[in-house]
Amino acid sequence: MERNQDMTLFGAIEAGGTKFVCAVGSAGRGSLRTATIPTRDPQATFADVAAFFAEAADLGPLGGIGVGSFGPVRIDPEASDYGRILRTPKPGWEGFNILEGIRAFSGVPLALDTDVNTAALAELALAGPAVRQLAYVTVGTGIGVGFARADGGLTGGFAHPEMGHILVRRHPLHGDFAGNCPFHGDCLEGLAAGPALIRAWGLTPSHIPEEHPFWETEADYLAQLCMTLFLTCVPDRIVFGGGVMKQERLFPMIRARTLELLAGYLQGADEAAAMEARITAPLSSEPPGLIGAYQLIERRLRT
Ligand SMILES: Nc1ncnc2c1ncn2[C@@H]1O[C@H](COP(=O)(O)OP(=O)(O)OP(=O)(O)O)[C@@H](O)[C@H]1O
Ligand SMILES: [Zn+2]
Repeated sequence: MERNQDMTLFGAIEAGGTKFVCAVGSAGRGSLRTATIPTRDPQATFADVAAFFAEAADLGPLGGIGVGSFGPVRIDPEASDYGRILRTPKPGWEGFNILEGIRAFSGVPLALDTDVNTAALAELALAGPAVRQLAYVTVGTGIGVGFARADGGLTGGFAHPEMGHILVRRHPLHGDFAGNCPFHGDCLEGLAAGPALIRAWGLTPSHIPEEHPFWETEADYLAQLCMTLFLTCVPDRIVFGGGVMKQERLFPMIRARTLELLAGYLQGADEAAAMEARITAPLSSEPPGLIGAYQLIERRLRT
């Protein structure tokens, strides 16, 4: 008997540098069971991932597993090393193939993209028909930007975009802070990701005083990213997530600074009211990267 497609269960993994979130469910139903696994070396981490899916077998068989992974990672399904982690300072992970890690314990179909691309997929599905292209930005331990298009098209060629590492104009209040990126020093990630704010200011990220130069510098750097995004890819919406964006006060500041930087040049992104819908927090009630991982595998199996 054929299983009703709507009832099929899938696995989803949001593979992050700090934690792996594993889940069983579907894009439509959400997650029936989830587990958060601290990221250690690949062997220890995947032992726990395998144990989660073994225990979750009581929920029923899986139609496939979708993965939203930290990057840089090979996301081209045609590449011989699809799923391989590329240049990374994360100990033990460079060269490790995430999909092979899953194949070691499961024979179901797999699909993988970056965590920010799967997050963008999930947010696009919630955004409504006016949003044809969406960019998802995470500001956490690093900064990553993913894209999703309503026509299913992809952004990228030989690799996926790495916009977290763009060069930005330094804010004068940042003084001579050298930046934190192991590759580029004061690229955007080196100046504006979570570890940079700890290093530059000695702040506890969850307790930032109201009067502190962090707010102005952070909003400025993230607005520079928004300006570059609007001028290059023209996303209808930019969604910001990640640990640092728990500081909701940043949202109006980023919108206002983006308007200032664009200086009325780009029609459609030249009014405060329009900016409210163009730069937003995630709509998804589960981590968007996880919901997008279900969507990714479900979509791959349909085509
Ligand atoms: N409430 C907060 N306000 C500001 N910054 C925060 C807050 N909570 C966490 N952070 C910062 O966010 C960063 C962690 O981000 P996040 O939780 O998105 O994890 P991540 O490392 O991006 O996730 P992953 O597990 O996918 O690697 C840390 O640098 C932390 O200092
Ligand atoms: Zn960098």
